[in-house]
Amino acid sequence: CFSNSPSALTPQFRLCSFHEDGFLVLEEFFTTEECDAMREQIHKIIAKMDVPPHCRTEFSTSEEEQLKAQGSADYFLTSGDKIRFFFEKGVFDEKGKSYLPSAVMGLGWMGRNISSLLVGRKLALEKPVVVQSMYIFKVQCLLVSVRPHQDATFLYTEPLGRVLGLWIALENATQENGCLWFIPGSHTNGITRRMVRAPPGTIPCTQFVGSERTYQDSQFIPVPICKGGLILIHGEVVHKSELNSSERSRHVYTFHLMEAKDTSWSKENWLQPTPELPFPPLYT
Ligand SMILES: O=C(O)CCC(=O)C(=O)O
Ligand SMILES: [Fe+2]
Repeated sequence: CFSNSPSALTPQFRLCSFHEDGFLVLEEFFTTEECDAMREQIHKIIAKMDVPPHCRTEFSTSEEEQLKAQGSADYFLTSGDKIRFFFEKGVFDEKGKSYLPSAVMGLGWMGRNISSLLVGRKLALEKPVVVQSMYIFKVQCLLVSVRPHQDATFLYTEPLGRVLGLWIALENATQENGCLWFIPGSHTNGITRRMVRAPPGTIPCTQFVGSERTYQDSQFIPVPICKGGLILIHGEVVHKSELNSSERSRHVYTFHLMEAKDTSWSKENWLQPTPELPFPPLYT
């Protein structure tokens, strides 16, 4: 649906542009049926959603609210090997009845399919593991944006350069409904901010070390993409999404891989694998 689709380019050229820009758009990577299957899957999960009331609150400084917040903190910090639901402010009415979550996080449940394997092989990943996956609804008229960030801020590895995001458009993503924006080439300057676990019992449960660089709006380019398209996101490329001011939702399924060969996953990351569920390998 958008002109000058990079699909027309040769695979070699496209990989070249991933290394240069820090992101790559692959139109028509998944079929409409595959996208719809992912959407159906999420609706089955939502239908069985059960979020404990104490995990539905916002962090607060009042003592009573802090006790509740400890529940939410645990809910967040222990989400690594489970499917967990996260909400925007104010989506619960006074009876605690829930609406659609803003995001569902969970590990590996839709991450392993044949198309993803192809990407891993193409990029010559030797031991890719799935560290995180997220279904983002970005519903219509959602006045919340995703601020400029680098994924390595949240998913830190040594050395850097081992994290790759796969962002799948399950609906058309346009400037109106909050497509991704990137600063091309911004993946080569390292990171200046990390989100780490705070000492146990501390509220909030995570804290930032360092600060994000300042970016100008003019540095970003919008990257609209049709349903079924895939965007590869280098772990250090700066990206964001604006609010969805339109009447159309923007569902995406996004997950992050780590090349586990010769890489150490930071013990300070908020997200930790568990003995029961270590990060699942992409290739079996
Ligand atoms: O979809 C969005 O708005 C943000 C997603 C994102 O930052 C990511 O997948 O790394
Ligand atoms: Fe991101």
